[in-house]
Amino acid sequence: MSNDGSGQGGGHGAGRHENVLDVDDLAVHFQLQGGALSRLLGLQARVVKAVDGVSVQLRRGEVLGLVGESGSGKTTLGRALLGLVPASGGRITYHSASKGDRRVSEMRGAELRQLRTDLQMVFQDPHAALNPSMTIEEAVGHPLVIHKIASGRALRMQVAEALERVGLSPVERFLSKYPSDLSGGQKQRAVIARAIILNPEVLVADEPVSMLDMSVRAKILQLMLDLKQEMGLTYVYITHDLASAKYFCDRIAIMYLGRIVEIGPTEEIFANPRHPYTKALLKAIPEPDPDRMVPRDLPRGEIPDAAEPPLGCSFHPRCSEAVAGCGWESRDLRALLEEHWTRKLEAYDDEKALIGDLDGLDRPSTTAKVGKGGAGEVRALLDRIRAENPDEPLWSGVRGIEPAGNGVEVQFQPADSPQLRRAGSVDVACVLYPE
Ligand SMILES: Nc1ncnc2c1ncn2[C@@H]1O[C@H](COP(=O)(O)OP(=O)(O)OP(=O)(O)O)[C@@H](O)[C@H]1O
Repeated sequence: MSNDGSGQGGGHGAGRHENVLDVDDLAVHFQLQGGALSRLLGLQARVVKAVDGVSVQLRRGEVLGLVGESGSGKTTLGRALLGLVPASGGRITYHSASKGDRRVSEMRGAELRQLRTDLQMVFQDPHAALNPSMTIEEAVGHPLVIHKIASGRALRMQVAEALERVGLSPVERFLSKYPSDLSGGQKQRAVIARAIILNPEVLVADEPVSMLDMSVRAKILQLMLDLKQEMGLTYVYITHDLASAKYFCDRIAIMYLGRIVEIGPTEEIFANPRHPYTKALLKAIPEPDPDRMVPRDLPRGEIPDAAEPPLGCSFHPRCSEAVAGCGWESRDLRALLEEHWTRKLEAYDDEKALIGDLDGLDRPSTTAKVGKGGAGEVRALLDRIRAENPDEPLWSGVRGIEPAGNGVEVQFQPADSPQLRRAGSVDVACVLYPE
């Protein structure tokens, strides 16, 4: 398979800006509508930071993978690149091969519709992407009709050419078919034909094979690579599946809770992952040979709430390599106490009476007040819990424990969210890789 990222080929000549898209400090935040009751109670509306402070370049001719667990912001970033969701902050610049530089993040209305001729998206579910009452000829030709680019004989010729390119041939057999007459793989080929018919520069493919049978997945990915070569396309490939990204991508950006935590050449990400999250994702790839199946080693805990991500590095509560400066905070102390009581159920009643209510720890803060049974006793209990597991990294992030009222105030070392920094041939956002 040729996947050198050179982007040589038909559609778009050489000699332009080396990047097709430049993303600079992009934020996409969604305001969650609280119900009438929350408004009545004056509760603050919650904001999900689906994409937060992302800077990335899409190089002409490459396949860039966006990889991460569900909720990491891959789809939102992909949609923002095409102007399908508005940016809350930052900039997206499209260096068009023929029309100069354009600011996607500031486009509205007709300008955005026009952008569709150059930047296209292929969605996960080909069944949902095709209108069941349109023939394949109508569906694939639709972009040419709505942009008033072709009609009549010219339209039919271009549809036939696109179907031919995606391997739906002999074309006459498919023109008058409806989506329900086609297999999943054929439907996704038709969706791809519709996406390339306007001769775009960029395709953003959001899990394009994850709903297809195993047997056709590699064929569709190979088709996309062939089209990229023939038409000089550039791809963004969104997936939670690192194994397919290894096969398909030139570079991979690993996303976690709205941020890129590591980005670099595919071989380097696989051969020498730096970020503990990347390492955990790689370990979680199922081994194709069942005899060599390795145990799944997903990071501890759940993915946190994107409306209130952990302080410091968002990954620190799940990280197996966490250290003092990762951003320990009140909610981590709550999790630690609860974990301690699940192991020491017999101590729960007495200790809980000493510690008191934990709800005050739910507001993210670098100070945490606990205890109602006297400062000395509470401090001694925390010391005992610490002694049970002295290597627990949370303790290394504690700057001090001071008496406060009938309990203590635990003070954590404050930390900023780590920025992407160069480490060898990749960029990684982790305190273990300082400048
Ligand atoms: N329209 C929206 N309104 C509110 N929240 C949203 C909206 N779209 C996405 N989100 C939230 O933004 C975060 C990122 O979602 P996104 O779909 O981009 O992630 P993803 O990595 O693509 O996940 P998946 O693989 O499940 O699609 C999630 O917490 C999600 O719930």
